[in-house]
Amino acid sequence: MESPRDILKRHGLRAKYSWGQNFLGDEDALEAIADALNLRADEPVVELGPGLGHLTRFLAATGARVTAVERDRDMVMVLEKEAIPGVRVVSGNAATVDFAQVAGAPDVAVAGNLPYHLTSPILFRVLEQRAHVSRAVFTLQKEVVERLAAEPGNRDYGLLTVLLGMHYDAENVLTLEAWRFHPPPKVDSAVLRLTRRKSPRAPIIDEARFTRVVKASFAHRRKTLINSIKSDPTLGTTETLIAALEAAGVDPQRRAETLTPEEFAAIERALGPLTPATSTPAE
Ligand SMILES: C[S@@+](CC[C@H](N)C(=O)[O-])C[C@H]1O[C@@H](n2cnc3c(N)ncnc32)[C@H](O)[C@@H]1O
Repeated sequence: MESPRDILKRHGLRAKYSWGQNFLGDEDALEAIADALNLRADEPVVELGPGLGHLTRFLAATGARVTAVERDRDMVMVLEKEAIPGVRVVSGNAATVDFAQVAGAPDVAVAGNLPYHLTSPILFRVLEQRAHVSRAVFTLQKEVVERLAAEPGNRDYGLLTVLLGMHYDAENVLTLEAWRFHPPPKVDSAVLRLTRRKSPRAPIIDEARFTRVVKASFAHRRKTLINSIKSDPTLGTTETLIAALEAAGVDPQRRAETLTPEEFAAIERALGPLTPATSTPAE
């Protein structure tokens, strides 16, 4: 396979820092990433930020139908000229993509090696569109993957770990050292695999309120749970919140990073049915 450096040279281009362009041309790694999705022939897969098309070729080789969404016009031009069989190239923004619409299918697999600053927007996007995303593999900063795959009690455990963990099983499937990329980024990467669960990890009454409970709980990591959670006035008074924590069997003096997703769900349920005052949507 032609190296990223050679493809760039052939098209008279350079990797652009502003687009987070660190290309992966390592065949073993690319094969492992494509394998991690376990694609079926003809299955629709959306690739975010395909760049020069290295991972794209491995995805297409599985027989899956690839829709590649790229924002840099130069990369779109390269992909159109390379015309990889089985691949449709779409000029668009990965952070706002409508997965089902772009792939023309109700349920898709997603792959992406994206600029690190897009990590949270993309993961929140997947959560929002989880009815249409059966699984995903993302190459991200190694620390971020460790955080997302962490268990409660681990210092890496955080907001997105809990929110994603309600609906997806998250695994760290591969470490990719910085030197494997062209040009090498400053930090090592890892590959996160998300597999949608058949049902949420625990029942909740309202998704938006669950998100607010978890956000408020992690808003002040050094504070106790009660002192942190009460920072969101839409969740109720301090007395209501203490009563909800007690009803959920959660000690108000604990810290957010020690709670399981199931315990956050129990707190949300203990807040009771929604009233107009508690039904503000999450941002
Ligand atoms: C880290 S490079 C990876 C390229 C390729 N997937 C690879 O592994 O070699 C990130 C890619 O995402 C593209 N990109 C950056 N921002 C984007 C956005 N908002 N939407 C879609 N693609 C984007 C960049 O132009 C670049 O091609």
